[in-house]
Amino acid sequence: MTTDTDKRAAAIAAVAEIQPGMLVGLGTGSTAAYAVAALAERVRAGLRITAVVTSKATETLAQSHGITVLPFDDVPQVDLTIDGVDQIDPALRAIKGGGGAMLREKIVAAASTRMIAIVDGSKRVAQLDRAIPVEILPFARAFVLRRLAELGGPAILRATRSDQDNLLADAAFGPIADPAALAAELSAIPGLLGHGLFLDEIDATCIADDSSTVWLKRS
Ligand SMILES: O=C[C@H](O)[C@H](O)[C@H](O)COP(=O)(O)O
Repeated sequence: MTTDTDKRAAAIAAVAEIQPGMLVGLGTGSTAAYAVAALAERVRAGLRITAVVTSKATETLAQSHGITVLPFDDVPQVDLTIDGVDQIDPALRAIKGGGGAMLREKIVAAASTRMIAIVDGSKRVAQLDRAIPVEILPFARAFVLRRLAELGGPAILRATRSDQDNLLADAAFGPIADPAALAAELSAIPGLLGHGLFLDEIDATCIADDSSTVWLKRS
């Protein structure tokens, strides 16, 4: 199977978990877009749900499919969120934010009773080692970049901004031996508004790899 076929297969399997009446969190990115399409198909077939979204791009996509999107600022709790990742390890710790949406994604994930990560086999790693996306308040740019470099993660600023009009950068720490310690260091930097380490949010992942779909659940 191609990567796209795998993304679609994982998305369809996760969307099958959605029950009537649920408030569903919709992630961002190419894999999440397959979930939006799969959900739209179920909605057209009569499934009644409401949704919240993690980005303007997903909002546009979901609404174009006729999915009812509620404003998240009115929503204290979400039943099930389905989202992609950039990397995931065997303990269901992930790096997200390749599309720059990790701040909203983490808020929606934290508000969710259950979060499913949908993954093609290429995202599965023994140890997280991708550059970590970070969102930076423009006012704090130079200071935050200095702190990241001091922590061992020199960061490259992206040309694009986040949905909140903040700066985005990717901090290259190399293989991450202690993700929890690094997440705590990142969260403690004033002006760093969000980072792509998702260590506790994901309850289960559906991994599609060359025609077979496997579920891993947090123990
Ligand atoms: O900011 C973007 C999100 O975290 C995406 O879910 C992540 O980058 C995976 O994207 P894709 O499914 O396009 O590989």
